[in-house]
Amino acid sequence: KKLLRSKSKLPPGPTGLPILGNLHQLGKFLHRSLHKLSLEHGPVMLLRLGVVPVVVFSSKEAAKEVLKIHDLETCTRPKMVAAGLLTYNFKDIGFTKYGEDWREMKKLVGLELFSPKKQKSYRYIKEEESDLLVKKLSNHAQTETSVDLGKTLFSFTAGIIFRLAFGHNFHECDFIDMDRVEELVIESETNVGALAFTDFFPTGLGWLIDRISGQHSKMHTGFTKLSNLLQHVINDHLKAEQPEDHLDLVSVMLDMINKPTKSDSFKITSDHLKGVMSDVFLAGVNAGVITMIWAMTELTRHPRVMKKLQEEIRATYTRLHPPAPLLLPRLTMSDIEIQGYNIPKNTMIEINTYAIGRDPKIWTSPEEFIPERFLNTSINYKGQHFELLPFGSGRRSCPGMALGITIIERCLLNLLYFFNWILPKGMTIEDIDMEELGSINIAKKVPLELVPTLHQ
Ligand code: HEM
Repeated sequence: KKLLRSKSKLPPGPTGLPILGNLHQLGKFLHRSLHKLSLEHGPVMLLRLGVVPVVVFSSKEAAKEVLKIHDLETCTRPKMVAAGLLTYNFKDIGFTKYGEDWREMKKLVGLELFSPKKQKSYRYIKEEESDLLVKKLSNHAQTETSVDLGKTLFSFTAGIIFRLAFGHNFHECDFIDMDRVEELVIESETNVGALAFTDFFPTGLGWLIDRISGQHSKMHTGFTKLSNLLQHVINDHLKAEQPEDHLDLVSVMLDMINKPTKSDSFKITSDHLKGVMSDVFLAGVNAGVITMIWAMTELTRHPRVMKKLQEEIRATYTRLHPPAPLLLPRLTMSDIEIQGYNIPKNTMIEINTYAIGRDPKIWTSPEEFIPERFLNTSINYKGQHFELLPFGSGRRSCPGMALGITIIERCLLNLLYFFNWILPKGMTIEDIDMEELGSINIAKKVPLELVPTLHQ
């Protein structure tokens, strides 16, 4: 068997501080650095981040082997400091290890948030939020003023998801406004995507560097803000009577705290409640917003396609700009063999969907936006086709897929059915900035501002 060996050095970070700056900064640009490295070194790379071995897979075949054939052996998550902090010591779904707690929580949230029955009962919320969106854009269309689509789409998506999960309408909230919520989502995502030295260097050294560099206090400040917000939402639930027929996830979980469940060894605690709320906060909102912004950006740059937008809308945008370019990291639970390489137990695994989406062996003109390429194929986004994995695949794939797709479809249809879109005065298609930024999610760096006009 071929021995896995280190084929590449870590790329230098963008700051002038070669050691202190690198790891923290690298988190922000990891997908791009890894894409470049994989073009040079091939689709299987072993990186040594400090003392931790991380294997990065950048091919469709490898993704299939990990996520389908070896799904079970790789479906736990590594314990990273920032994720632990934000999820109340891994009491959530996304970052917790594989096991009974994960299974029970996933079942509960599946039933109380994602089930078709729940979604149906919450239809009116999606309709109200859509009306609000169309009204807001119509005002801009009448006054011929541009809208910051990032802010508008965040407000729409967060409006729906927080009302579904938290029972809270942040448009009418007296303790926090939508702009602050957006800042907090971005800050929390940045923190969870940043790589801490504590994760990769032996205890003591990493701990010290994170303290000297300010990373530790940055994470804790961000966490305190998030924690205060979640506690505020919970306190409001405790104060107010909840309607019996329309219990949101927070109400249901509050009612279950410390009560016996069917499982002998699992009990819901208040940390589980906050952990799941963190998940919704971190995973639920921004991925959808980012998908829509990139969709609108590409469509604006390609007026021909904007005109032709049709049912393939679902598969189209997530290839070039997968909202989560490395999915979430996996960890091997036993020794396995992937692509002919021996991968030992406890190796961190990253599936580089960013590189797979741009792989010239799979896609003709990979960097081009050609949505028609999906017309005569059976490729879908649901995790069965390993060249397109916007929601991941296997046991740890996204449980919010159906909800995410409904929101994106509803929103894009509203944007494109009622309005035509033009660039602000003085701007041309060439001026649209395509720079990416982000860590677990890759957002567009420069906000997309467009002027809606009413379609007669
Ligand atoms: C367009 C919208 C969305 C996209 C593109 C998206 C994408 C993803 C991806 C790529 C993963 C990692 C999968 C893996 O590691 O294999 C994930 C996991 C997850 N997502 Fe989503 N997501 C979206 C919407 C949502 C929503 C609306 C929610 C909840 C309200 C949600 C909750 C989660 C959770 C809890 C996980 C962790 C699952 C686990 O580890 O078992 N997502 N998502």
